Amino acid sequence: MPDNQSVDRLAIETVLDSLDALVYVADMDTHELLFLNAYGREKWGEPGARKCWQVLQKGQTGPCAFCTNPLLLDEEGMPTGVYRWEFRNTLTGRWYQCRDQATRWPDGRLVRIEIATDISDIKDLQDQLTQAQRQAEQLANEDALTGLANRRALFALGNAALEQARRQRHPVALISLDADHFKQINDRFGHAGGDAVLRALAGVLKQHTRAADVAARLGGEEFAILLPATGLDEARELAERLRAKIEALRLSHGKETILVTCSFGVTASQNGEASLDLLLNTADIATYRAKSTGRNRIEDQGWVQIGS
Ligand SMILES: Nc1nc2c(ncn2[C@@H]2O[C@H](COP(=O)(O)OP(=O)(O)OP(=O)(O)O)[C@@H](O)[C@H]2O)c(=O)[nH]1
Repeated sequence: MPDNQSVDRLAIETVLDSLDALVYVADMDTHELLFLNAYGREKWGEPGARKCWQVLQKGQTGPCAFCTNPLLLDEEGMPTGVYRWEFRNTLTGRWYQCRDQATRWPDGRLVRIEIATDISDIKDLQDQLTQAQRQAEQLANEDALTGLANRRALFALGNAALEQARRQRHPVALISLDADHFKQINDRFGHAGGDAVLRALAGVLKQHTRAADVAARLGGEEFAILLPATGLDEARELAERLRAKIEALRLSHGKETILVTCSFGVTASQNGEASLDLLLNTADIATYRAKSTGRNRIEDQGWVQIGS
């Protein structure tokens, strides 16, 4: 007949073995594993006379660098209470929420008790949500076809750039560009051919703009580039470079080669005092003039005059 103490111990172990969580006890000094419940034995194997880091972790040659023992005792070596943390186990690769605590074992030595619950499914869900959120943010600000900023992002980034220009009294320039006879490109090479042209145009813009510039696709075959700390002459020079690069593009489409040109409008604002709407409208007027005077050219609308 087992004595009362043994019955109590067996009863407690039966309860611990029925838990759907890891429970283990390790000597805080020697790291010897004193108890591992059935969940732990099933996932990590029989402990034998091994130490916690030998049983529960992979490739350890000594106590783990992430061992929470130092956090469980105060300066006098007294238990500080419960410490909760999340950890990805090096053997199972699964995420656990751990509840660690130092306490006195019946024989008087200090032990650490850890109860660890598998939270991998929750973590996966969290990761998926974070990724979906990131994608949604990207979709909200990026033109899906070209990867350039969309109109919404141009306004958000552009207004911030204009505000900074006002504070720092820098000029801001804007170039607008519109592909010439794009309908004919679509008609001749199909929508896929037209899309390839739009992506190639975006590639030229990305390649020839600085990190601080905002190159955006406003819709259809219409683009704009906002250039912080840039005056009219510099913007015009950049537009000329872009015009020449675009004219020189040779896009293979099956057995054919697609050629494309763009018409450009340029304007700028002293000290960023014009609104983005005004800059865009002013550049559009210049682009329209470039279209009506032969296309594949740049028209300059000068500095935006406020209040004129
Ligand atoms: N492939 C493709 N075509 C588009 C897209 N968005 C708009 N378009 C086409 O772009 C063409 C624009 O044509 P128009 O506005 O007449 O201008 P255009 O032919 O470029 O003539 P100009 O601007 O006067 O030189 C239309 O045929 C639209 O269907 C798109 O995302 N992909």
